[in-house]
Amino acid sequence: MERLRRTMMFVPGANAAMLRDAPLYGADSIMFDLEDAVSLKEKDSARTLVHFALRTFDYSKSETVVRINSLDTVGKLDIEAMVLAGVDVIRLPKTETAQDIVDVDEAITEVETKYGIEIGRTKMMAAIESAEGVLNAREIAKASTRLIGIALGAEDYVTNMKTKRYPDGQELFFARSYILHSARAAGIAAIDTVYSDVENVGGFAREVELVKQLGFDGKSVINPRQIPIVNHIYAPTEKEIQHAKEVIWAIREAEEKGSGVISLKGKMVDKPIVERAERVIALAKAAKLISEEDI
Ligand SMILES: CC(=O)SCCNC(=O)CCNC(=O)[C@H](O)C(C)(C)COP(=O)(O)OP(=O)(O)OC[C@H]1O[C@@H](n2cnc3c(N)ncnc32)[C@H](O)[C@@H]1OP(=O)(O)O
Ligand SMILES: O=C([O-])CC(=O)C(=O)O
Ligand SMILES: [Mg+2]
Repeated sequence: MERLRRTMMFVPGANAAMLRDAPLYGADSIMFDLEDAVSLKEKDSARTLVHFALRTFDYSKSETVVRINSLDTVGKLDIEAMVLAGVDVIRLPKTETAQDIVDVDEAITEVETKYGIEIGRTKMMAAIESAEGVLNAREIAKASTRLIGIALGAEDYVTNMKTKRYPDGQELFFARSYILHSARAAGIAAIDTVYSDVENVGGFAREVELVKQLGFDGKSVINPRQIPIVNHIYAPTEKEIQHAKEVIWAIREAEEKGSGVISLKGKMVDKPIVERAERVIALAKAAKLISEEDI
């Protein structure tokens, strides 16, 4: 079953208390930051802190991700420390080209080789945060077999586009759509950007509704209070769960009779409809609305 990534929570790498408490909030992925949430003065200490946090605390209920610095600054040091600590995913920020991904992939391979770690164990994701990055998203998404997803970084993106973020998100429509199509064409996840106004619960919820409707797997979040809001919006309704179960029962019955298509209450059920039903069930299980054994 595909891993759910409804929430990826940024945790500033220099904040020891937040590193310790991060697993308490139930984020699907915990994303330790060594880049923009860490000042230049703290780059080395944050790297050491996150390395020891990964080796010390129990993050096993979440996927672990580290946002590294670019390779032309301290990125190589970040990669070595994080791969050695066993992080699941390295996130490259401000990805502009497929070559950026190839370079990070090679740097990871070097470290895995050096320490006898299985080549390919460390996964990657790319954040796209500029016009150049968006236009190259299609190639970026296919640049490495390590890639599990691509994400929009809208704060940097709107700065590059000489605009700002508006409540309706119109300024992000092209970037979101293109990133999403690039991810889907490559068969990897698409993660939407952060919503910085933590106090604006209504605005955040509207944005989550929008990106769910578009098809994003989930959203980067910056505060634990945003996690239950995303989980609630991504959770299927009782009616959706019941329908999904009926679809799966119906197709099982059809398959027993040697057919791939069946009619359910007058509506055709075939492969894409079954795939959607399976995702509804996975989301329902993640939201603990049904048990693992239910269906
Ligand atoms: C554009 C970009 O690059 S975005 C990505 C980089 N930015 C970040 O990583 C920022 C991450 N978020 C944060 O630092 C904080 O949430 C802030 C600064 C936005 C708000 O901080 P606060 O006002 O302290 O938030 P709040 O009062 O809701 O915190 C409640 C509790 O959650 C903890 N908490 C808040 N945010 C986080 C987080 N991201 N990770 C882990 N714990 C957190 C706080 O430490 C606090 O714990 P406590 O009750 O034990 O003291
Ligand atoms: O990746 C994100 O969502 C956060 C970020 O760096 C940006 O918005 O520039
Ligand atoms: Mg950014």
